[in-house]
Amino acid sequence: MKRMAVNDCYCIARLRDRARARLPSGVFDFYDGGAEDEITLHDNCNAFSRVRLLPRVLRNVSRVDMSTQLFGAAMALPMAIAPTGAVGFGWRGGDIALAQAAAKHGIPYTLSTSATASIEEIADKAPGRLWFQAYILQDKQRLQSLIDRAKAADYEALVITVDLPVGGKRERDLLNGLSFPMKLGYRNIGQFVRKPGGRSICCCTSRR
Ligand SMILES: Cc1cc2nc3c(=O)[nH]c(=O)nc-3n(C[C@H](O)[C@H](O)[C@H](O)COP(=O)(O)O)c2cc1C
Repeated sequence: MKRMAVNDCYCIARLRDRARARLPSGVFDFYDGGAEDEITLHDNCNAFSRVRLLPRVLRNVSRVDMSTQLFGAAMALPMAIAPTGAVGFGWRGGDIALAQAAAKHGIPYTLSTSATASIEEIADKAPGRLWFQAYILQDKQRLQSLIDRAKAADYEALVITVDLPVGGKRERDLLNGLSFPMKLGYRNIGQFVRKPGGRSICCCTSRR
């Protein structure tokens, strides 16, 4: 079979095709899917497709500078990486690679509570502007200990996720037998066996 190159992906649709071909279907569905008939997911995609760039012509573009300030510190671009859980299920070391790319390009990276790398590992391997995402956990002691660890590792901001008092009814995940935090069970283990990759099956913010 001809090996597909990932670096010839010039648009999200192509990247998505590549991911669908390479990943276990349950993992692909987790990244790609949404909740409740995916109506909001489609609405969001449609909303983005209506966004247009406003061309400003006849300007001096000999030096383009998109840098800005946020929370009193400089960033090279007006964007940050949002928290994404389970990245390591798609690519071993994916969280670290993302955090390193963010540091290299001078933008903040947000580590998810559901990440597949630990708070300390990211701080050690990708020193840059780090933010830590936390859920409002029922276990307040665990929440405090995560926040303390992030603080001790020099994360500069806390990102609180407030829209998850209960998990969404993600129908693809239910069909695939996936729960979150993602666990391997009898319904999904076959996909990992059929498409073994470099997935790191480990949890998140636990110390390693
Ligand atoms: C695969 C995936 C995993 C995500 N994991 C988390 C997470 O662990 N914590 C969190 O607060 N948000 C998580 N999000 C939400 C994103 O951080 C972001 O808020 C959301 O995708 C909306 O931004 P977008 O329109 O750029 O996708 C996740 C989103 C996706 C698609």
